[in-house]
Amino acid sequence: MSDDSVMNPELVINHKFPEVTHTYGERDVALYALGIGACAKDALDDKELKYVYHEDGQQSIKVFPTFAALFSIGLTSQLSQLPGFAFDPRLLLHGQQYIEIYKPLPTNCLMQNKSSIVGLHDKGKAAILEIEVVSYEKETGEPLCMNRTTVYLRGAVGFSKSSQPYSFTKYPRDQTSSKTPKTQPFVVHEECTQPAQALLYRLSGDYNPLHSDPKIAEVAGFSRPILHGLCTLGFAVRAIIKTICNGDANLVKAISGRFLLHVYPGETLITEMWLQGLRVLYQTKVKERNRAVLAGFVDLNQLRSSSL
Ligand SMILES: CCC/C=C/C(=O)SCCNC(=O)CCNC(=O)[C@H](O)C(C)(C)COP(=O)([O-])OP(=O)([O-])OC[C@H]1O[C@@H](n2cnc3c(N)ncnc32)[C@H](O)[C@@H]1OP(=O)([O-])[O-]
Repeated sequence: MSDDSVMNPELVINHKFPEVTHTYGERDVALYALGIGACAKDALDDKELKYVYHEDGQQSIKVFPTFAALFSIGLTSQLSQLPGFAFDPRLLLHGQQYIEIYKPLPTNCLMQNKSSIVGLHDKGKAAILEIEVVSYEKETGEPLCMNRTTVYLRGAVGFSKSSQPYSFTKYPRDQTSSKTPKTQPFVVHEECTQPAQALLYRLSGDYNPLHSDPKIAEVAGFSRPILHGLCTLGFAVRAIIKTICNGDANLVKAISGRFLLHVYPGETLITEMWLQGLRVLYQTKVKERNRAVLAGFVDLNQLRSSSL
């Protein structure tokens, strides 16, 4: 008999998720783009209007690459049903996100998602769980993108059976790591989030009350609801596409981000960027608190000479 209040790592890492189908359309795509601040400062912005409106009609609205991260959200909200996995969902934080884009995402799609556990680590004061979701176009079977989501579970502790902390990984560790340079950034982009940013962003599918309910936010240790990590990531990648990619989102091949600190909706985000070959290293800071909140990289297929 299993005890639901105790973590059973072997049960967790051997769990097989059923394949699920997921569908989205142009309304989801446009709502998401507004949620990550597209056109918030300028409704005529020619580098961003294409993500919310297109003169050729709804079917031609372009999909922002970080929209891909939404395909992993449904799974994280079901973690409380994962066998052998004991944690307090109110203390869950998004730790990292890694996304690979295999082809530009279509405006409408019926897709098949295959998910698996690719990491579980005992960090003493927290557990870290990593889930990979590969998304395929259902009709053609072609792969569209891959998401690897790292969740940081405060208080889920003590499941190592030996003196070595439990650590299971199924992918190359150096794939997502990056170091923020100490040199002057190549470009800096500043943008305000709106006080209602999380209330708008949640409509894209992450309804965790941590982002909307003051009482739940307090239980989780915050003075008020915090912004979704993926919303902050969307702001950072938008800054990179706008400045370094000259608005061309199709240049983006892979995205990696580690959430270092929470963001309160309404705070100002400053994204610093460094170019290393085809890799853009970036760090996002909250201006009001002068603290780094997100760091990572974006890999590009090529560089546009007009943006350099
Ligand atoms: C998912 C869907 C739900 C969405 C929810 C949200 O959006 S929530 C809103 C968005 N999310 C947020 O707002 C979260 C913002 N981030 C935070 O508040 C903090 O970074 C923290 C509480 C996650 C960890 O802080 P801390 O002081 O407790 O940590 P520490 O420095 O003492 O390191 C302990 C160990 O953990 C490792 N490790 C550390 N950080 C990360 C990470 N991010 N990622 C992965 N791993 C991480 C670190 O390497 C170390 O291991 P090592 O090296 O010893 O083997």
